[in-house]
Amino acid sequence: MIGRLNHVAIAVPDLEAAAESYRGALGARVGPPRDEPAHGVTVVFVELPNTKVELLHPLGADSPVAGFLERNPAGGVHHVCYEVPDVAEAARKLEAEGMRVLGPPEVGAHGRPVIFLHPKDMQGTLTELEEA
Ligand SMILES: CC[C@@H](C(=O)O)C(=O)SCCNC(=O)CCNC(=O)[C@H](O)C(C)(C)COP(=O)(O)OP(=O)(O)OC[C@H]1O[C@@H](n2cnc3c(N)ncnc32)[C@H](O)[C@@H]1OP(=O)(O)O
Ligand SMILES: [Co+2]
Repeated sequence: MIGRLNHVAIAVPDLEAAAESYRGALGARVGPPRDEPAHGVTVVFVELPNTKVELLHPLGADSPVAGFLERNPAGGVHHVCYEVPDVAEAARKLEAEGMRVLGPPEVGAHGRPVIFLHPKDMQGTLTELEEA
């Protein structure tokens, strides 16, 4: 069912400093910061030849990233995102297999539907599925 690795997301305490590490030290192509209020995050995408890195910083009072950064103040890998052909179909199949799908599909940072699978059902890794 899963296809390409769409992105690896890293929660960071300082978005501009993190963007500069990728832009300056690593020489990567780094996009501008973008607020995603529906998801409670500000994101910066780092474009790599074979995938992307999504730098995440909490936005607003109820950000799903805030607790993670409290536990990991220096930042860390927050989730991985794989592409699937049909997110709704994937959610049905995975729920039938007993996995916790964290809410209904929502439009993600690339304008396509996404869902999240609970990290405790995915070897301790929060997993996002994005419709290809
Ligand atoms: C920009 C849009 C979009 C895109 O298109 O790319 C995005 O990526 S949005 C990214 C942000 N959105 C989300 O993360 C949505 C889904 N996340 C959630 O619903 C919550 O973050 C969560 C996964 C349910 C965790 O909630 P939280 O309140 O932070 O923690 P809990 O206390 O409930 O944690 C329970 C348990 O799970 C461990 N945990 C929490 N987060 C992670 C994580 N990112 N990776 C691995 N493990 C995680 C946490 O440590 C707890 O473990 P125990 O202490 O052992 O119980
Ligand atoms: Co993501």
